[in-house]
Amino acid sequence: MPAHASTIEPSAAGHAVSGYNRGPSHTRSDIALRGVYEISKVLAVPGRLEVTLNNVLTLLSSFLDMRHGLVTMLDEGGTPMSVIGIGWSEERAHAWMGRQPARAVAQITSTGMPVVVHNMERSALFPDWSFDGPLPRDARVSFIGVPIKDQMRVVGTLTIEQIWDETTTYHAADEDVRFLTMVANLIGQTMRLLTLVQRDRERLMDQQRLLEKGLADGAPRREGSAQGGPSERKGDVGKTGIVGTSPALRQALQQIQRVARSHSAVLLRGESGTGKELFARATHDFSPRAKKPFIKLNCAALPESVLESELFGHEKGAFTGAVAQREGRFELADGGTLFLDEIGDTSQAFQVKLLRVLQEGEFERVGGSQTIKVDVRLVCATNRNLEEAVAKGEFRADLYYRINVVSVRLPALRDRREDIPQLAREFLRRFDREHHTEHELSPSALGVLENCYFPGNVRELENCIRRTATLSLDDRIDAADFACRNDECLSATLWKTAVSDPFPIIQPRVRDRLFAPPGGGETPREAFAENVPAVPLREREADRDIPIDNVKVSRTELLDALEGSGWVQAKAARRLGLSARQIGYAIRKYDIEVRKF
Ligand SMILES: Nc1ncnc2c1ncn2[C@@H]1O[C@H](COP(=O)(O)OP(=O)(O)OP(=O)(O)O)[C@@H](O)[C@H]1O
Repeated sequence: MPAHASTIEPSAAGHAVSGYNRGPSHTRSDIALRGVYEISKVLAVPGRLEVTLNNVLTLLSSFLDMRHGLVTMLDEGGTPMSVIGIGWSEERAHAWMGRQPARAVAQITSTGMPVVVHNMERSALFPDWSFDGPLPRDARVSFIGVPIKDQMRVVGTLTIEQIWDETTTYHAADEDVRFLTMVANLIGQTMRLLTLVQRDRERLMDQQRLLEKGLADGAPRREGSAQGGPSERKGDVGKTGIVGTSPALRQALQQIQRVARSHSAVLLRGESGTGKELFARATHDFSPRAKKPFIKLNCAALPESVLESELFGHEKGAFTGAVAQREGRFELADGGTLFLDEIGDTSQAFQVKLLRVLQEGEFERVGGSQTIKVDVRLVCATNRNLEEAVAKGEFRADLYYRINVVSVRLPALRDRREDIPQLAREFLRRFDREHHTEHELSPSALGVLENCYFPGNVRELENCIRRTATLSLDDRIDAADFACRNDECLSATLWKTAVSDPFPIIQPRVRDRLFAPPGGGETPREAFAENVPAVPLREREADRDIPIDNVKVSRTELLDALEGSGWVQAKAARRLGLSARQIGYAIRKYDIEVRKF
């Protein structure tokens, strides 16, 4: 028996698509497309999961001819822990609770595949099933169930019952399976997002409690920052966690130490993986606010509505599912520093709201009327060309000036190659500490690293060291152990190419961004081209446009956006004007191996 169950009549949820025409002019695919669109909007509204799922089921019933609909959520062991259903009245809910499609749910969970039963009455999957109302002549009740997945793991099921009469075809049932699968995928993504936001918030709250406790005990300052790291003694660069002694890195660090003393907003700029978050923490730790909270929010990772309530908080009842009042990150950061990562990827509407807080130092929670004042030092980061975004009208000029009082540019790893051995040893040391191993890098291994281009910067170097250490058979890592030596390095495939035609798959603007030296002048193409194997022909041929809901995206554009977004799919999708579903579809179609860091 599930730990929690609720039912709701379709008409009671109030989310039905009014006036939607299911007449002959609409094909099933039209209906499914519209359904996915409407349901994705409901899922984007922040709220309690059960309420959101109720609304999704209700909407689903506007698009599908279904009698009942159920979402069954599973616990870690695959046992149903909560059920949300529609199509039953409250009075019948009790009887219905004992009639869960338990076998069908178990089959979907164990196989990860949809289940379609054309006549429930005759199926062994529903041994105790019987129809509970007047059934039209020659009609029977069919069942469709699809898995809800979080990546590969089945975390729930979405199941419906339909009347199957003489007008129903097997083809129509197949289309319904596809439609339900799309909806289940959206639900899975939303659950994952909600879990991540919740964990992130709990982590922040824990850290804040620790910080407050530390202050109350008079203990030396430690976890002001969100994830360990920086200094105990103010100004001690060695404890920032920032590794490297190159002039370019030292210059950036000195800038940070200088600006940290002021209250001015800081804009950290640099390619993905250059350490913007580390520098943001260092700015906080070097500042007089070091004993107050350091709160972080990645603006690109969240849908706009969630972003707003995460930043400003919300009042109880502000939207469906806002069951309690909640402080936003501006409030949590009061007296300290708020780090807004990927600020260049926010919408115009959001920029207006942010601007108001920065200008007036006050705001209201979502759904609230009380004005809240906070004292927060803002550090923002972006890897976008904000000037270009302002010129194009994508980023507000007034906000640009507000967040860009002091701008610190973080050097790409290729501009400070002398830091590579030190960084590599540090990442190897961290790996060994975690795994109780002892590795060393041979001179030939260091040679490979020093000659790599590292388009993904320090993050890619870290990833390369971890992967190589994980796979190495010996304690000593040699040149031959690296994936690039076995033609398995994704970066090599993406960025390196033949000497004769150095950049056939890289778009001009990507090339310019990657290869332009900081001060302008000639790009170091020749030096780069020496190391590089040819891009497989298959990939070049695959660079044709794939139409996705009237938007055409080429493989190169997709790779460009993914790489430029540090492989954060939500962010890349925004850049390309695609939805999360569309980018997922394009990635699968182009058979792109998604990089994880
Ligand atoms: N100088 C450095 N010393 C040690 N570790 C570093 C350094 N720079 C970056 N890193 C590590 O590289 C990884 C990526 O850094 P970080 O997340 O700060 O990059 P970022 O510039 O914020 O990337 P993005 O723009 O994609 O968010 C992290 O694991 C970070 O600890």
